[in-house]
Amino acid sequence: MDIGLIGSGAIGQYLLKKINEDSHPELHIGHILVRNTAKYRHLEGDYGVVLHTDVEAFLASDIDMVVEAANVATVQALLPHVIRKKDTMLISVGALADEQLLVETARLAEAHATRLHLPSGAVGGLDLIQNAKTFGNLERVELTTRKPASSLTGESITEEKTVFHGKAFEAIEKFPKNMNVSIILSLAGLGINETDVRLIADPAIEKNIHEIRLAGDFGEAVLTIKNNPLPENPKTSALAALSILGTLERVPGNIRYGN
Ligand SMILES: NC(=O)C1=CN([C@@H]2O[C@H](COP(=O)(O)OP(=O)(O)OC[C@H]3O[C@@H](n4cnc5c(N)ncnc54)[C@H](O)[C@@H]3O)[C@@H](O)[C@H]2O)C=CC1
Ligand SMILES: O=C([O-])CC(=O)C(=O)O
Repeated sequence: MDIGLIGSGAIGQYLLKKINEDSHPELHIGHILVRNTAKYRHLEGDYGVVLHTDVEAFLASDIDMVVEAANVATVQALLPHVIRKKDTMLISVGALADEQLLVETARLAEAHATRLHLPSGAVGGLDLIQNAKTFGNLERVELTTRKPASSLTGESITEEKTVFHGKAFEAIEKFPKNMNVSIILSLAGLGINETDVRLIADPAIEKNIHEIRLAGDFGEAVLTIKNNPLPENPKTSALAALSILGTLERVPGNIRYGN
């Protein structure tokens, strides 16, 4: 599968290493959309990619799937163009807290016979949440995220501090680089107005820890994911990059596990 990448930061460069440098047998990144070609020129030599600044030229290239690893604002701006032309995978899923964008994207995907893939990012258990909702009444979904204090606040704190407590729609507005997980959980479960979120800056940890609690007719579940951060951007968990790679590998498969 030929991939066009939007965003070449921590996740983008992880994908370039795992796919192009390690010669993945099924996947190849051939084209990258950037804003500043001079800054990323080295990627052409390092990974054999073509850089684009024009989105239409990028979409006209020989790619099967666009993978976004940039930010929420970029998804808001580009998704309606991209989904008209290509199957698309997003990691900045926080953009889909905008219900109009979600509905319009679904409409365009249907009209143009394309697909939108939303990997589970830095969390897991989306199969469980969706099944719990289908089975009957999903009553409650709560997310508590703890990150190293330096990822969330410029203050030097010695004790943990809750920097946000509220619903997912407000969490992503205030923390678009840290709360994409709250939106994928909302989309799978109870929606952005009903998903409870707490974000804690913790000076005693080095991992990004997400605890998901849910309850409904099925019973109750608690999932804790203790994520190693990506060194290039400690706000971002390595699992987010792996979830893109894993989802890309599963796209062509005829056997589906748990979805
Ligand atoms: N769904 C999830 O669970 C997770 C989502 N994320 C999200 O993934 C995204 C990428 O994360 P990182 O790689 O750590 O970020 P990063 O900040 O290291 O890299 C982002 C890159 O995108 C580029 N970029 C920004 N706007 C662009 C545009 N319009 N066109 C082309 N390139 C553009 C930047 O120059 C930068 O190179 C972020 O939005 C982050 O919040 C991160 C972790 C978990
Ligand atoms: O990587 C993480 O642990 C979560 C994150 O940044 C996000 O959801 O935006």
